Amino acid sequence: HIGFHICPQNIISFYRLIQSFPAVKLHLTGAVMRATEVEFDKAKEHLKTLKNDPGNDTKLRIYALFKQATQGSCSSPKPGMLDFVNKAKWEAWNSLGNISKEDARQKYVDLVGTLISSEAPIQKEATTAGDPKSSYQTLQVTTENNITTILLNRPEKKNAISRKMYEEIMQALEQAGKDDSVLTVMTGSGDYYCSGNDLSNFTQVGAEGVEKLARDSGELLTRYVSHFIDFPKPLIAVVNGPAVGIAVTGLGLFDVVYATDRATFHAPFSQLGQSPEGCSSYTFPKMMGTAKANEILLFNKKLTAAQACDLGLVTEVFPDNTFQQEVWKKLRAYAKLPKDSLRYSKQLIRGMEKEKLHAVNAQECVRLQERWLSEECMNAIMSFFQNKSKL
Ligand SMILES: CCC/C=C/C(=O)SCCNC(=O)CCNC(=O)[C@H](O)C(C)(C)COP(=O)([O-])OP(=O)([O-])OC[C@H]1O[C@@H](n2cnc3c(N)ncnc32)[C@H](O)[C@@H]1OP(=O)([O-])[O-]
Repeated sequence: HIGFHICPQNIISFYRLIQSFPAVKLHLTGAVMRATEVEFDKAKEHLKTLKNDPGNDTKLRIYALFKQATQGSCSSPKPGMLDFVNKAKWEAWNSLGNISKEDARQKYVDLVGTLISSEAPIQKEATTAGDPKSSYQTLQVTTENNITTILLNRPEKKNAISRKMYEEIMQALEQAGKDDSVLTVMTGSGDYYCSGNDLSNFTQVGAEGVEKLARDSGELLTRYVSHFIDFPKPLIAVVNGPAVGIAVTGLGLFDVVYATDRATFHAPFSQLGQSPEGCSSYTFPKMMGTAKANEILLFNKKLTAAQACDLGLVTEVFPDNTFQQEVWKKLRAYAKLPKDSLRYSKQLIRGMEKEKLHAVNAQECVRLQERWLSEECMNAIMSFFQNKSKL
């Protein structure tokens, strides 16, 4: 039995403790509450269930309290200057001075309780975002094992990107950029990764005419591509099937691209009377050389996954029957790497090119606004909807 003074801070800790350990009975005697050895053991077990790394300072504090609670005050000699880890541990333990084992035990239980309960709202948020009933209509967004996954979810339209989906992808990227996950993954539901721009976006002409539609589409596309240029942490494409148009060109802005051997990569811009976007007029020639890029961006060459990998557009190709299993195993391992180190490394690599990419994006969108008003483009879209032309 140890002293636990009822002050506002301790009352908060007390409630957190109750929330975290519903099965634990706390012994209250008047104004004094005492943590038992059973509670201490339970806290040890609960600590193992922490999902997020609490950081080095907190880990050192936990270590020190544990040592003090089990062995009493620190009496071992201070480790040498170069023994960084043991020196830091020793200093943390030594800093507790002469506090009693019981006090340390209570502080340990409090600290673990606070850590566990501070994770509760984060997990709830992630579950809500992943709930199919969440606010997204065209996506499913989930966070698990430090990975936020943005699933394009219009399988009946081969995940074609409608206006709503453009907006929702931007929203999901903004959220993923800020959340606690280490990696962000984009993938598709059903047999396609994505069939590119939803061609019906071009048929929704309002009262203000096609010029306004082209201007709005240009503005939407500029914002959309900018979200990929500026995305702050590693972004991975899990290409689960064929990819078309902007779903191919945008891959140059991902950090890693994994593809099933069933995937194909097709950017049929001239066939559609359009021109390249997603910064591909810059990233593709840079990545694969101008001669190879031109076959894809000018002459509509459809690539197999193996060809895309040889050209540097895809990082690795997996057999379709083991694709999901192999890729997710790899990603789960990557997601255990230090979050900030990954984020800053990605930003360094991207930082070299950011300005250039924004300039390319702006130019591509200006050209596309002109293309969308061209007869070549209008004929191609009419032809698709009259079922005369499929890719
Ligand atoms: C803005 C920035 C510039 C961007 C440029 C690009 O991305 S350029 C690249 C632009 N992309 C293209 O040009 C691709 C055009 N799409 C195709 O050529 C073919 O659909 C396919 C080869 C992707 C799949 O052929 P398949 O025989 O396996 O399947 P299916 O045809 O039966 O499709 C099932 C349903 O999905 C529908 N749907 C699919 N994709 C789109 C779409 N993008 N749009 C609208 N709808 C689309 C399709 O109409 C059908 O609807 P329904 O009749 O059930 O109501």
